[in-house]
Amino acid sequence: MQEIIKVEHLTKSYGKRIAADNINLSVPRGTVFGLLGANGAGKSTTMECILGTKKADGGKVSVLGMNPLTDRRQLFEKVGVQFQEASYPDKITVSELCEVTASLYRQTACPDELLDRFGIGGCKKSLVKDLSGGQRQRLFIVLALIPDPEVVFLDELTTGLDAKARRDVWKILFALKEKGVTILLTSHFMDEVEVLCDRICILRKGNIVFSGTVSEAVKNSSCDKFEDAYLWYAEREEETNESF
Ligand SMILES: Nc1ncnc2c1ncn2[C@@H]1O[C@H](COP(=O)(O)OP(=O)(O)OP(=O)(O)O)[C@@H](O)[C@H]1O
Repeated sequence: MQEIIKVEHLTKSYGKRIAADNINLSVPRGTVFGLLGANGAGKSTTMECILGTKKADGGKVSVLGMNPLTDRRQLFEKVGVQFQEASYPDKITVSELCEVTASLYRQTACPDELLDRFGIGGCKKSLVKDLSGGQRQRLFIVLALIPDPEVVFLDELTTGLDAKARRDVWKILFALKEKGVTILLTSHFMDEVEVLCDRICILRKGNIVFSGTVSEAVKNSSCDKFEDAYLWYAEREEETNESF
């Protein structure tokens, strides 16, 4: 199976704080990979170093066989990105933001179709700033899919969405996966991770403390449920400290 994302010995520090410490991971085509960990564990930093929007201090990253720092323009056409926060002009409408985004790429998916699939087709004329949190979140996923990407990066995918909208997003991701799209996501919802992710890695203070499938995570822990197992890996040290 073709490796779409490969990360070897990635490190990144902010001053003395090590945010990513010797990260190794590999994501085959058409699979969903979950980057997990508590707040501040290093997920966004790792994702941004993979994308080349942050420069790593050390290590090697390849996406679709390209170097995200030196092949930025070529990669840009094939990669969709949804960040936790995005900036946009104050007076821009949903359809204008979609048009502006589409104009950045040579080939695109149909923005109107995407807006309909995500249940926000009726908001095309609304100002982005007037959308509800959940509608805005859906719009940012739509923007990530406008380049009709081969790889999608989704940071905190369904934060702010209601239960129905989360399920709808899951269905869309399954359809993308069927098409061979590769997805790297971060999420704080373990039910979502269980449903969507083929493989995961759990970060704690910038280090990978588990790498494998959800069922391997449960099997190798002392827990029966994945959410408990996740907490066991992600929070173990803190719990030990608290008991002192
Ligand atoms: N620009 C920055 N300057 C200094 N420190 C930073 C910067 N960005 C992140 N950090 C620190 O690096 C560590 C990792 O942060 P990062 O945002 O990658 O974590 P995260 O796992 O994505 O967290 P969250 O779940 O809260 O989004 C944290 O301790 C954070 O405070």
